[in-house]
Amino acid sequence: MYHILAADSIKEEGLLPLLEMENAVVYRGQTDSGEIPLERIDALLVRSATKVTNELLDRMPSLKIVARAGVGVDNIDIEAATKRGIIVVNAPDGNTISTAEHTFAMMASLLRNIPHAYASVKNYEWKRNQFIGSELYGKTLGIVGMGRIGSELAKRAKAFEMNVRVFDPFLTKERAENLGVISSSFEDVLKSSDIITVHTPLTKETKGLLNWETLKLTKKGVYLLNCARGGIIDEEALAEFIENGHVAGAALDVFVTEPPGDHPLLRLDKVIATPHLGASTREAQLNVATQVAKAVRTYFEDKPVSNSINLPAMSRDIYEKIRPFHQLAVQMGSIVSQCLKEGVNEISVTYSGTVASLEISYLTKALLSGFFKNRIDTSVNEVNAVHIAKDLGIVIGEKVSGNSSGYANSMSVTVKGDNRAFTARGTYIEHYGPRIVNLDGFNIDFHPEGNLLYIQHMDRPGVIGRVGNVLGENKINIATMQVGRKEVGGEAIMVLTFDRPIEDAIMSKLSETGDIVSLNRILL
Ligand SMILES: NC(=O)C1=CN([C@@H]2O[C@H](COP(=O)(O)OP(=O)(O)OC[C@H]3O[C@@H](n4cnc5c(N)ncnc54)[C@H](O)[C@@H]3O)[C@@H](O)[C@H]2O)C=CC1
Ligand SMILES: O=C(O)CCC(=O)C(=O)O
Repeated sequence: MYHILAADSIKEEGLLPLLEMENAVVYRGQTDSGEIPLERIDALLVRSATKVTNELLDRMPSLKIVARAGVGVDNIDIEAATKRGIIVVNAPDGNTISTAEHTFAMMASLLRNIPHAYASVKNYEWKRNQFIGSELYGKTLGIVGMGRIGSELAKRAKAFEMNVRVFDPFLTKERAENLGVISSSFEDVLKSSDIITVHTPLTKETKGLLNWETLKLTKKGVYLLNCARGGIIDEEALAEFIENGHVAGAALDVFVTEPPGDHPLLRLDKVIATPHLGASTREAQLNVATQVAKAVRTYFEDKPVSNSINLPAMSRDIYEKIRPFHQLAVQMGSIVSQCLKEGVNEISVTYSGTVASLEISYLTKALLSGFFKNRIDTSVNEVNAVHIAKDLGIVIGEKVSGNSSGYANSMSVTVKGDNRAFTARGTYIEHYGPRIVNLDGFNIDFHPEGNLLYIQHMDRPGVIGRVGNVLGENKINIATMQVGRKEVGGEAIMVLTFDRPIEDAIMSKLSETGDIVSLNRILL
């Protein structure tokens, strides 16, 4: 049974994909309410109120997925989640239109004094001269951050015949042309805009993007909007620039601390504000709740989850192509881990043939998860495998090669330890499944599954018979057996599969049969 917590008033209707699951129980409430069995929660759905901190994650040891019903994930400690192997997903486009429309409404309200005029009329006043505003028509709107929301806002501004200048380091010339906007430098946007609005995520780079220095570059009488995240416009600097008359007014949907309490900006008449309402429409809330509920369900159904923040994005089609190799990668990681029983310094994976054109970084992560599974206590998956490798000081290599050794596709992994290295090569054969085709330089061909025994021995008459005898005497049925050697009379290998694991006592007997170099049980 999966235990799912929907916090932060996520729209109930959107939770339907989860409520319909027979093997799930959905709790509603806050993580700090004391009423939720946090230690049992497998999936946590949040908006922006819940802060998913390292401490909260410590109290949720069963947590596997955090889903943000919205865009910004700055309320989630992604690093801490990733380290624990917790997948983080968001709903990137469900509230785009709502937020763009809200920003537009804020802009119009600000320039036409609507909140102030409304309050005055409600106070039975009729002061028409006091609320003279400005047209949007012909004004230059500067948009910082031309992603989904910035682009939708630009379209609306164009419809109002505004000039749109934008700054986004990742905006291509072609996209700017398609949107009919002028792509400029940040400085140019600051200097030329009558109204500036920010639509970037809150990151180390964007925190205080508009600050004491950069605000000086703006036009006197500029209007500023922040419907993205508190802190992208430095709040203290903004208050000062409004008070000294440089900034004509500001519209804020977001604050560094929410709710902002008795905030200096709220005492200023030229500031209009809403309580983080950008995404607060029926449509957006249904969209984002449904998107994340579907993502969580998909995850529990063991299917690829789109919109993951800490895993490569993958469509269903791409996942279907990568799926067979994914299983092979996990098995190969596990095989090399069990065959080289010592600390390793380096793990290098080489892809060739058809697999090389797929999302190989995902396969490398899968291989690492297979490698670490039997080595460390922490639960390992594709999300945290690279972190774990880094923490252990293991160097990860990943490359594509033109040499697939005659196979349509091939994955090869070499692990280097303090004393020796070990290599395995695998391939996936259509209608035949995953095969391991080389172990430690020996050509072989076996299906990587179940209870395996990997024996390195001298290529001498009678070795195979003696191994068979020991197993037979101990009533162990050999399911399959493959042999490989490099040269006659040199070293050789056997890979046997069984219906049950081989006990320690039998392993000792096998090691004493003569001409055995090494024995390794492999459990896949
Ligand atoms: N007020 C509200 O209720 C809502 C607020 N938001 C906020 O709006 C932000 C933007 O949302 P979307 O447009 O959906 O995200 P997005 O990811 O589509 O767009 C963000 C854009 O910012 C650009 N960017 C990043 N760093 C930059 C920098 N230093 N300078 C200029 N541009 C930079 C990126 O290239 C990207 O194009 C979100 O991160 C979120 O914090 C989102 C939804 C609702
Ligand atoms: O959940 C909300 O209403 C906040 C939306 C938001 O800020 C976001 O999606 O980034």
